[in-house]
Parts: sequence; C-alpha cells; structure tokens
Amino acid sequence: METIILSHPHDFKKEQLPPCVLALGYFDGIHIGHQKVITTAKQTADELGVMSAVMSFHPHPSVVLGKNNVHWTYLTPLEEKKKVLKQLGIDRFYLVTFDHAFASLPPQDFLDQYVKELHAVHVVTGFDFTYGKLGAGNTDTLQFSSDSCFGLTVIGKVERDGIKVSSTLIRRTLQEGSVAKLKEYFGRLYTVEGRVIPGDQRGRTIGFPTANLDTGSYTLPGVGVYAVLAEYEGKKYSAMANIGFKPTFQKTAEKPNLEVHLFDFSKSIYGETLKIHWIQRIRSEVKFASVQELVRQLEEDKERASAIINQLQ
Ligand SMILES: Cc1cc2nc3c(=O)[nH]c(=O)nc-3n(C[C@H](O)[C@H](O)[C@H](O)COP(=O)(O)O)c2cc1C
Ligand SMILES: Nc1ncnc2c1ncn2[C@@H]1O[C@H](COP(=O)(O)OP(=O)(O)O)[C@@H](O)[C@H]1O
Repeated sequence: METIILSHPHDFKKEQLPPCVLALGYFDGIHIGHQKVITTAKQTADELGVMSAVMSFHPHPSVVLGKNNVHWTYLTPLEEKKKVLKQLGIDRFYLVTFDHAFASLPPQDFLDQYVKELHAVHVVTGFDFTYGKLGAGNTDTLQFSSDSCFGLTVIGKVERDGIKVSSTLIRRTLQEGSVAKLKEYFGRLYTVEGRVIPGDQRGRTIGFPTANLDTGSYTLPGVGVYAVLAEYEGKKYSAMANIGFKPTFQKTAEKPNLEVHLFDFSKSIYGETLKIHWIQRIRSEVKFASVQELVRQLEEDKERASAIINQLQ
C-alpha cells in the first residue's frame, strides 16, 4: 500500500492519478463499521477494475478545532492504521493533514479538490459521514453532488446490542475496562504496542518482574488489572498487566503506568517492542498494607489470568 500525504492546498491533478474507488472517513480504530466501508470500497474497486483507496485525516479534527473532547490518543495511531488498511487489501492511502485551512473548505470545494481531483470514480462512506466547513456536507449533499461525477455507496449503521458501533462507544468501553467486549466491535482483540522502558527495578525483587511500557499515542484501557497476551518477536506469551499508580508504593503520579508480567519468560527486553492484546479485566488496583499481601495477590492474579487465557485456546 502506498501512502500519499496531502497538505492543503495540494497540486495533484486528476490526469496524473489512477482512477480509484475511495473510502472516506476518519476511521479511528477500524472497527467493524469502518471495516464494512473499507471492504466495500475494495470489492467495488475489484469489480470496476480500478485501484482501491482510503482517504483519512491527521491529526484528529478535535485536536485542531479545539472541541471539548480532544482526542490526544488514538485507537489506531497512524502506523497501526496503515498496517490494518494494508491487511484489508487497500492499494493507496491518501492522508490529508488536518489543519485550519483544510477545515474551513466549503463542502463543495472539498468534493472538487479532494474527491474529483483525486480521480475517485466511486465513493464509499458511512451513513453519518460529514465533510467541509463546520461539517456542513453529509451523505445527502454527497448524493446530490455525486450524480454526474462519481458513483456512491453509503453504508448503513452497524450495531451490536442495538447500539451503533463507534469510536466513541469503544473509547467508553475501554475506559470502563470492559476489554472482553471489544472483540465484538473490532472483530479482533484490541492491541497496543509499546517500548519497554525502565521502572523502579522493584518487580524482580518480589518475584514478578514487569516490563513497563511507553505506548505513545495509543488509548489505554482504564485503571485495573488485566489478563493479556504479550507478543514479543512474533511469539505470544500469556501475561498479566497492571494499568495504574502502584498505590502500595508511590503517592503521586501524573498518569497511570502500564506494566506487564509475562509468564514463563526471563529475558531482559529493555528498549524492545511488545504488543499487548487485551483479553479480560480481572480486578481493580488496590493499595496493600504490605509487599507480602501484594505478592499473594499477584500469585492469585497469575492463576486467574492463566485460567482465562487457557479457556480461550
Ligand atoms: C498484574 C499486576 C497487578 C498489580 N496490582 C497492583 C495493585 O493492586 N496495587 C499496587 O500497588 N501495585 C500493583 N501492581 C504493581 C506492582 O506494585 C509493581 O509491579 C511493582 O511495584 C514493581 O514495579 P516496577 O516495575 O516499577 O519495579 C501490579 C502489577 C501487576 C503486574
Ligand atoms: N517475565 C518477565 N516479564 C516482564 N519482564 C521481564 C520478565 N523477565 C524479565 N523481564 C525483564 O525485566 C524487566 C522488569 O524487571 P523489574 O525489576 O520490574 O524492572 P523495572 O522496574 O525496570 O521494570 C523488564 O523490563 C524485562 O526487561
């Protein structure tokens, strides 16, 4: 998959670009609703014998437009989004830098400059997609403008338990720690990637070394203890993770820390990458009266996490 970064105003001309079927959307998470849009674009492209493309934006519009609810973190940070789009068989990724100039484009100008000029012969999008200044363009205006210029497929609402699957629903579910529920929304386990960084070097002294992870701009589940799979060099290890403040030891920390204890593993992996696949929440984080009590609890957590993971396999 080729990624083409566009900044407003771009100077691509339709004649220079191959015709494509274009999936339009922000697509944070690439959940099952997004997947339906993207795979429909791919199928339509195959039927028409043209290239399949996705257009998305970065950073999240809320960051630039200063909405109340700014998304500094992502379900699929850019590199992860590219990987998933590639797996879905998309040929080309048009990535538009989302800035004030782009955000203030009237809807018709967005269509003229970013859909028609990029040689889209067919557009696929979700029923609630909006575009152009103040999000004034929607699927009705898209339908009206498409008539003569490009075909259009609008994908209807994808629901689970009568609720629309959305990035907002997923963020809320993550915050609640209900990671087991996420498989229904993603069609895969929710996964984050991070680099192993030094911690307080205490884990090894209590028999539970923990890899502390810097996960960059990934959105993490809420504070708590979880059964997870930790993937290192392509191999998945049963493991347990804590997202929290280690209240037994420290008084103040600005933000929760993610640390993972891998079962049947004893390598030093500082500076290396781990992928964490979230399986199930086990319990809340607790302030223990002694290290012995913490260790007793960790032994219990290990049994519980092992049982949960064994049940999966
Ligand atoms: C599965 C798991 C559960 C944990 N639960 C708690 C907890 O409930 N309370 C707490 O204070 N610390 C908890 N911890 C954090 C430990 O205190 C921490 O791993 C230990 O202090 C080592 O820290 P270090 O990696 O910075 O050396 C947990 C860690 C793991 C891996
Ligand atoms: N089973 C294991 N799970 C996690 N990390 C392990 C394990 N065995 C060895 N390690 C290594 O030990 C480090 C964790 O030891 P710990 O004493 O908790 O130090 P730190 O506080 O720096 O994380 C990890 O970063 C990793 O390099």
